[in-house]
Amino acid sequence: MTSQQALGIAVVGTGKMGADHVRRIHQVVSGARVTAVVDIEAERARTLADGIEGCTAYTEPAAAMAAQDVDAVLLASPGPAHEAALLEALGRDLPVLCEKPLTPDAASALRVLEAEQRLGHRRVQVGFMRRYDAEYMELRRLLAREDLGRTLMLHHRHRNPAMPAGFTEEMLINDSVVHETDVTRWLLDQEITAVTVHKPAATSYAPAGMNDPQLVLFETEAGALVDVEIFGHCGYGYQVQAEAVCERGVVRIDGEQGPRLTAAGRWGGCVTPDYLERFADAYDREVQAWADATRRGETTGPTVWDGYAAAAVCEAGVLSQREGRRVEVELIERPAFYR
Ligand SMILES: NC(=O)C1=CN([C@@H]2O[C@H](COP(=O)(O)OP(=O)(O)OC[C@H]3O[C@@H](n4cnc5c(N)ncnc54)[C@H](O)[C@@H]3O)[C@@H](O)[C@H]2O)C=CC1
Ligand SMILES: O=C1[C@@H](O)[C@H](O)[C@@H](O)[C@H](O)[C@H]1O
Repeated sequence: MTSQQALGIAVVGTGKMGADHVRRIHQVVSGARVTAVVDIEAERARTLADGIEGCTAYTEPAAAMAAQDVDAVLLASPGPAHEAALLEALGRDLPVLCEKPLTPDAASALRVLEAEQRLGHRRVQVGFMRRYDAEYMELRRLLAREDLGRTLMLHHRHRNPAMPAGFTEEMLINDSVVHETDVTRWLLDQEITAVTVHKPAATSYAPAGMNDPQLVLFETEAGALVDVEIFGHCGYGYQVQAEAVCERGVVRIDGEQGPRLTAAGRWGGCVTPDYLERFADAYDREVQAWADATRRGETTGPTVWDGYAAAAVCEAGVLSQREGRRVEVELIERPAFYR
C-alpha cells in the first residue's frame, strides 16, 4: 500500500457488529475499503462480499490475511475466537482493530501480549469504543481538572433491552462489564485491584440460569469505589450512564441528548434501542482513527495491555460471581513496552 492508496481491510466475523463495521468502512470511513470478509458461515460472508466491489469472501481468517490486497484486519468474531486470529495477524505483522474483549480470560490475553512484545512494536488496537464517545471524552477531560479534586466514586449503569441467544451469565461480566472495566481504568488512570459481584433478586425475563441484573463493585489502587449495575434484560431500551463523585463536584453523563417533548400533559424523550445507535459516533470515530493511524504506520488507542488488564479484572469478576466473595485482581507487572 502506498500513502495514496486506500487501506485494504479484511473484516473477520460478519455478524451484527462485523456487518455494521463493513457498512461503516464502505460508507463512512475515508482512506479505507473492505477487500475481504471472513466468516465460518460461508453464505453470510459471500452475501456481504457480493454487495462490495473488489471484496472477496473467505471462511478462514488466515487465507484472507495472506491475500495481496489485505493491509489490515478488523476482528469482529466472538471473543473466544480472537486469540487465534490475533496471533495469526501478529505473525504476519498486520495491524488489527480487535473488537472487545481482547480475549475472554487473562491467560489468553497474556499470550497475545507476549506475541506483540516479541514482534517488537504495537500492532493491535482494542475496540474499547467508549473512549471515542463525545460524552466520555468530556467526562475524562473534566475529571482531569484540578478544581474538582480527586474522584472518590464512580456509579455506572449499563442496561440492555435483551441479550442474544447463547449469552451466558459470565458474559454479563466479560462481554458487557468489560466496557466499564476499561472506562474506569481510563477515566481514573488507575488499575482495578479487587472485584465483588452481588446478585439482587433476578428478573423473570432473563433465560434460566442467568441471574440478571448484577451489581459489580470495583476497588481501585488509589481507594476509589466503583459500582456497575449490569442489566441484560431491562426490556425498555439501551442505556449507558455514568456519574463521577469528586471532592468538589459531581459529573454525570447519560447519553440522553435527544429532544425532550412536553405535550398533552406528559413530558419525555426517547431511549436508544441498541448500542449501534447509542455509540454510532464513537464507532465511526474509532474506526477512522484506526485507519488514519494505520496509514501513517502507527498504532494508537487502547493497547493490548488495556485488553489484558480488562480480561484480568473480568476473570476476577467471574470468580466472584461464582463464589459470592470479594476477589483480588492479579496482574503481571506492566512491561516497559506498554508504559
Ligand atoms: N464494541 C461494542 O459495543 C460491541 C462489540 N461487540 C463485539 O463484537 C464481536 C462480535 O460480536 P457480534 O457481532 O455481536 O456477534 P455475532 O454472533 O453477531 O457475529 C459473530 C460472527 O462471527 C462468525 N464467526 C464465529 N467464529 C468465527 C471465526 N473463528 N472466524 C470467523 N468468523 C467467525 C460467526 O459465524 C458470526 O457471523 C464480539 O467480540 C463482541 O464482543 C459486539 C457488540 C457491540
Ligand atoms: O459490547 C457490547 C455487547 O457485546 C454487549 O453484550 C453489550 O452489553 C454492550 O452494551 C455492547 O456495547
